[in-house]
Amino acid sequence: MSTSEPLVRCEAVTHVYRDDTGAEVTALDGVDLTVHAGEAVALVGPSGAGKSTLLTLLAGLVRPTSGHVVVAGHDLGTLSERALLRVRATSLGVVLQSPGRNLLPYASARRNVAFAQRPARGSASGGTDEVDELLDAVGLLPRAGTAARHLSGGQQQRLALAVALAGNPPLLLADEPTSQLDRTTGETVLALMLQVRERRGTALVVVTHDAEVSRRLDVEHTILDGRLTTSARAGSGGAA
Ligand SMILES: Nc1ncnc2c1ncn2[C@@H]1O[C@H](COP(=O)(O)OP(=O)(O)OP(=O)(O)O)[C@@H](O)[C@H]1O
Repeated sequence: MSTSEPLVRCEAVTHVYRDDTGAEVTALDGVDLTVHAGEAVALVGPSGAGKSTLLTLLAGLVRPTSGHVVVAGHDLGTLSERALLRVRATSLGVVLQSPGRNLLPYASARRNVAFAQRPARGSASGGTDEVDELLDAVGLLPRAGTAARHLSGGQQQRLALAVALAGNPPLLLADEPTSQLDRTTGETVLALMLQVRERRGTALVVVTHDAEVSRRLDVEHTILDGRLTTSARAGSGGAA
């Protein structure tokens, strides 16, 4: 990837779901999106507009019906499953709406984070200090020894964020990362994401209904009926 190449480039991305009856739902319709390294982007819009679909496409969990989703120089729609897994392990941290999907339910919080360090580093184990730093940053150090399945929904959401950041990915994708949290804990999570962006240059793409979360990011993209419109934020350093 050249230095001028954006981290994320979506070109004319369309995604059509087909339900059990064969009926088609166009969730995304000709979406163009660019995210540069270190940029913090909010995706907002009404329920059912297509935000989560766009995030799952960026995460390589679903392939677009047509168009291109290019992340870190890889056109995700054309990669083999194996190559896709490699891109996901090295370039992406993902926090889904159901955080339990990203966690090992029987492993402790600490093991979940330690395990997530491995693929990106290519080594047997990452630093224990860094694991505990991440757990501390999301307020879970006192629960480090607790199995993920015994954590509350909000605690699992925070653990999923620590897991997503453990591999030091250049891009963090988060779907409603503060939705299950009270205002104070939500602020902790937002502060961690912004700190990681500041310190490591991690780009953020955050689906949110929370106006405060969106306000703190560089740029807000609104999705309506599967189409994306951009509102540049006055006074921010982010690109539109
Ligand atoms: N697996 C699926 N099969 C069929 N249709 C789907 C599927 N997932 C989503 N859809 C449809 O695609 C459209 C976009 O859904 P999506 O979940 O992306 O919206 P959203 O903006 O994230 O909504 P919310 O804010 O409620 O999470 C909706 O009409 C939804 O019903």
